[in-house]
Amino acid sequence: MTVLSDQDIKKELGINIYIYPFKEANLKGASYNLTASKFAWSLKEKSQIDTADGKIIIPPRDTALIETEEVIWVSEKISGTYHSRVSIVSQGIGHINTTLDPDYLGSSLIALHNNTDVSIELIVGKPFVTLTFQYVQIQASNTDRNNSPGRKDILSKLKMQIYPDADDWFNRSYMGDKNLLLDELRKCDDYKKIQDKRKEEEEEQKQQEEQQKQKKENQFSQLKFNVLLAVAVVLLITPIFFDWVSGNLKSLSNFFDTIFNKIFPSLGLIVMLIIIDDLKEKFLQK
Ligand SMILES: O=c1ccn([C@H]2C[C@H](O)[C@@H](COP(=O)(O)OP(=O)(O)OP(=O)(O)O)O2)c(=O)[nH]1
Repeated sequence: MTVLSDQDIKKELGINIYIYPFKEANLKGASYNLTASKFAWSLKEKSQIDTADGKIIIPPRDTALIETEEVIWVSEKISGTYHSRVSIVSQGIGHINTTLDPDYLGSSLIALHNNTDVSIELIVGKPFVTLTFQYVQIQASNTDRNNSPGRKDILSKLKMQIYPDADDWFNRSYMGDKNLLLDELRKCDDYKKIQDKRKEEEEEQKQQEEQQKQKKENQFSQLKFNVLLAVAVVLLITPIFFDWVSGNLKSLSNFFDTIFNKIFPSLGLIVMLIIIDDLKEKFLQK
């Protein structure tokens, strides 16, 4: 089990992890902070908490069920765990220790219990729970496609009163369609920045590969030139050497005979070989 770092999460964003809305400020060293939406319910009252003033008040000894603003999807290769934030539990809120299953799609319903005798206030839009991601060893086969997005099934089971604005919120098209969720993620400025950086890195990598290829080609051309030069020298010297040894180079005309009849054909052959080789390379490049 490997916990994903911020770099890993960025790498997987838009591939194995979708988070919408995505804000880089909520990305921590090895986790992502989820923020409170304006939709919350009181377990005791069985009713939606009034958050019109931008606050979620959790009454003493009550449990609030709060929807995260973020809608997420993770593939079969990823699971996760929800954790408390110390700034929240230190006020007397109970710990969060729940799991995100592979292939879950939707917002998250987070239960916060107020263990104190006073009301505790959360701010809508502020981070209130942390999600860590892990790679699973072998792709999961038992995935989470049965739970309804945002765990509306739990709210229904608990007979919570759900107002029409919350209903509309649950019914947003991308809550139940990961392709539409990806479309939304692509509109996020912070995700666009990540994509731009990815493109830059890909371009850099391509350039490096091109330079490496060019370097290898140059090295090969140099080697080819050296080999051909060595062959040419051997072909030039050999007839002169043998004619000299056998005494055929006695006169100047014999010397020119050797050049015209033995060396020039050899040189011609080499030039032809070079031309054929170049033509072959040009043909292969096409
Ligand atoms: O605090 C949490 C934890 C999980 N989830 C989502 C993501 C997860 O993939 C899904 C199922 O989580 P879990 O297995 O804990 O839910 P359950 O309802 O207890 O079990 P089951 O999946 O068998 O329905 O619910 C939440 O919304 N809130």
